[in-house]
Amino acid sequence: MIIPVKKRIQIFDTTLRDGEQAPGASLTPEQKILLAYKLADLGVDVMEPGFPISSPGDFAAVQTISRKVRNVEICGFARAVKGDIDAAVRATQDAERRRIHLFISSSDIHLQHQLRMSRAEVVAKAREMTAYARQFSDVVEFTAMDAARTGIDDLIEMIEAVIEEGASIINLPDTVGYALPHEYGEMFRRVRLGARGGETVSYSAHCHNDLGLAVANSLAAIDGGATQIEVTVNGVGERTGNCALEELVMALETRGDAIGAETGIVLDKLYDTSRLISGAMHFPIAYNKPVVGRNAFQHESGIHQDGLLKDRSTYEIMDPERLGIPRSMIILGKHSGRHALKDRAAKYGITLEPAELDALYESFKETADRQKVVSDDQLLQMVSSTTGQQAQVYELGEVQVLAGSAQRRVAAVTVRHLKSGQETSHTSTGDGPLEAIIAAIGQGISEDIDFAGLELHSLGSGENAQAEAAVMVEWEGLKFRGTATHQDIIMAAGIAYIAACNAALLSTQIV
Ligand SMILES: CC(=O)SCCNC(=O)CCNC(=O)[C@H](O)C(C)(C)COP(=O)(O)OP(=O)(O)OC[C@H]1O[C@@H](n2cnc3c(N)ncnc32)[C@H](O)[C@@H]1OP(=O)(O)O
Ligand SMILES: CC(C)C(=O)C(=O)O
Repeated sequence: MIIPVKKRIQIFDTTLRDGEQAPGASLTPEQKILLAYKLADLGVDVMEPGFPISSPGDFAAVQTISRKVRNVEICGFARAVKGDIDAAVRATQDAERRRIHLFISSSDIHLQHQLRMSRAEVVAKAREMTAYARQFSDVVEFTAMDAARTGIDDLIEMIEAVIEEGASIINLPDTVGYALPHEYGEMFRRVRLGARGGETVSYSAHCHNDLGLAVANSLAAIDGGATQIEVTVNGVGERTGNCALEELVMALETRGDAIGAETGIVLDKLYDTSRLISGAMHFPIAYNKPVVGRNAFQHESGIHQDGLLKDRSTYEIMDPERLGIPRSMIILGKHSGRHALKDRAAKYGITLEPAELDALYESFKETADRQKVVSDDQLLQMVSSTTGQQAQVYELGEVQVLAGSAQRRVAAVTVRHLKSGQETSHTSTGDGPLEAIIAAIGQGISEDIDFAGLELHSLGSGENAQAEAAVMVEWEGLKFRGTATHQDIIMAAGIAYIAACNAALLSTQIV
């Protein structure tokens, strides 16, 4: 069998430049430096860490990243202005590999209303500044800003000029997210085949997501001959953002058979990088965001859950573990069925007879009808009340937390060991009330279980909104998860912590 060779797509990451242009996403130079290391570890081929002329902080960030971050090409971004190019050249001069990325607009709209220059003037400027940048760098990428809204002959005229002056990478962006995939792919084909010297350079796509087409357009560009795609992690960027790195990479990974292209991205670092960027920019990731969203690999519907439990491929096209995403496939809610309940109970070491399962199912549906999701803690209580089987090792008893303006928060709890009937009291302090309660509960768990993380979400809004907590613990090299919902955020976290400890202890049949 002949395995066709896939085209290697260069991933050009502009999270720290175009991504950072999203209102409210600004990063400090220190944050940029830390994230640049992570992006290099992720395996991006080229990185645009900022716009050196735009501020002293951005200049310093690009300069430090150029000096310190290895195994990646660093790009200095510049308008077709000598001062911008000089700043980009200076900021990137110590990079292991560097390129200067120069841009000027090509569309009538931009020429008339923004630059207020004639086409002849703009082409002359593009030519002059490309030649200027080439004196300092062997690699010059030229961007015709708003290329997707530019007449094809005008675009070809500009691209021919900069190729003549030595630009070797031609970026044809859809600056305002206006293009349709077939139009965008065709633009690449026409420039590549129509421009003098068009086949001697490589092509890059840079798509915005105003119509939700950034990834589709990037794929169309690959079909049209582009070998570099400009992306941002989580798709952050101007307005509705750029082509999302993780979405493009997973489209190529999952449908490489049909597309015939691949990237060098280290897949199991995708999720962590996504969360890091989201945290640093304070940009939450939508639950339904492809690849890295909370719901990307979670299922609440009984029919889907049944299929997944029989074989994951029934309803999932990607493997979350390959992307570094902790698996928590089944969420229990009013759409769930018996297969999911039975499976979740089994995770806690409980075997249910058919009649017991029916009884549990009935009680479960009554509760689930009133709630967004049913937590493990609630399910285990239902198992106890409907079947008489004790499904918990520990139970949280009394809780009191003192929070306020005083420096340390104090939590006092009682923890019951259900088998022995022993109840113990514990007090602890923390910088916040959550830290205090987690520490106090930890004292009540005899086994050496490590607290490994907490996620909190609000379920609904208004007075009756509930907090959903998910706590991860580690025990004997394995990770376990417990969930809880409660109107009180502190209680939700505490109960979820106990549920996670119960999951650890019961799933290995220790008690
Ligand atoms: C599609 C994109 O993402 S493009 C990148 C957008 N990113 C940013 O703008 C972020 C960083 N920007 C900045 O810090 C500032 O805008 C700076 C430092 C670049 C420029 O600041 P200022 O000199 O005060 O100019 P200001 O931003 O108000 O206006 C932009 C000027 O650049 C001109 N300009 C815009 N693009 C280009 C270009 N590619 N080449 C040459 N000139 C350009 C505009 O016509 C305008 O010129 P004018 O003053 O003669 O009217
Ligand atoms: C200037 C280019 C690279 C850009 O950011 C855009 O067109 O959106």
